[in-house]
Amino acid sequence: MNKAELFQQIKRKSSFLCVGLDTDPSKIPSSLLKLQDPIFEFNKQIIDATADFAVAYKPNIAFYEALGPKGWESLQRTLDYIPNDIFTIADAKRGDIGNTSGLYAKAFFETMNFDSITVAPYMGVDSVQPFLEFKDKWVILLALTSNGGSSDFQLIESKSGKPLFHEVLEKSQVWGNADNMMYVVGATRGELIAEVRKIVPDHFFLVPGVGAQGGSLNEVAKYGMNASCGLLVNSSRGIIYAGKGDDFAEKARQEAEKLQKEMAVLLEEYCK
Ligand SMILES: O=c1ccn([C@@H]2O[C@H](COP(=O)(O)O)[C@@H](O)[C@H]2O)c(=O)[nH]1
Repeated sequence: MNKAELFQQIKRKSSFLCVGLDTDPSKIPSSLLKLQDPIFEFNKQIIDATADFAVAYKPNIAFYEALGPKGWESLQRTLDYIPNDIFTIADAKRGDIGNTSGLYAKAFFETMNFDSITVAPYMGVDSVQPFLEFKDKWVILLALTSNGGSSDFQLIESKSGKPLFHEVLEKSQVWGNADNMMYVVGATRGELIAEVRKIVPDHFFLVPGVGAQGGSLNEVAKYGMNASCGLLVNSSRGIIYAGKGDDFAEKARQEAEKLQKEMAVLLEEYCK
């Protein structure tokens, strides 16, 4: 999916919501467990319930690969079920020496046909470039993550005197561009989001951390939005586990709609 198509979705739905499919067999209703593919059945109902409000879905690959071959099958079925006009993100956090990255790219972009993949920048340009060679696909580079441990490396001062995440943003801008690269920026980072936006004014941010991690949607919009929105805000547990029983899909729909309504107001306020 290209940028124009993504913008179109955001405009049409007045939403920049990404629903995270972090589907854990220990958290899904027991009534689904007797079915042949409980993970897919759960995802299918979540997708049916939230597709009116979501512009992206983000399966976190760990939840699927932990289940072995069956997990990969559930993932493929889920991906095939997501409507074509909704952006898909493989949250896989890959990146390795060039030939290996090339095969990760082939796995997620060709074999599985995701629109985008999260990539760790730590191994540098030759570990990221193979992903960028795929047309109309996106690299979502980890820049400033939402977890507490992000300060271990991302916030330390580099040789230039700037925090390491600044270096990542500045260097990587010449690897790709705002049409094939986005950045992960955690909703929990408050005003630092504004620093990121200053360095990369035009790129989309994928923003995890709203919902279960306590990040504020209003702050994300205030510091991170640009004139054409430029945000995909993810919530996983806050939506998919909003209900614990057989009403999980209805509860997920309510939660997604609530976020979409807040997003519609923020879009009006910040990107006319
Ligand atoms: O900095 C990061 C990068 C990725 N994630 C992922 O996003 C979701 C968040 O899930 P919630 O349940 O909404 O907290 C999850 O898949 C993480 O692995 C992140 O949280 N922070």
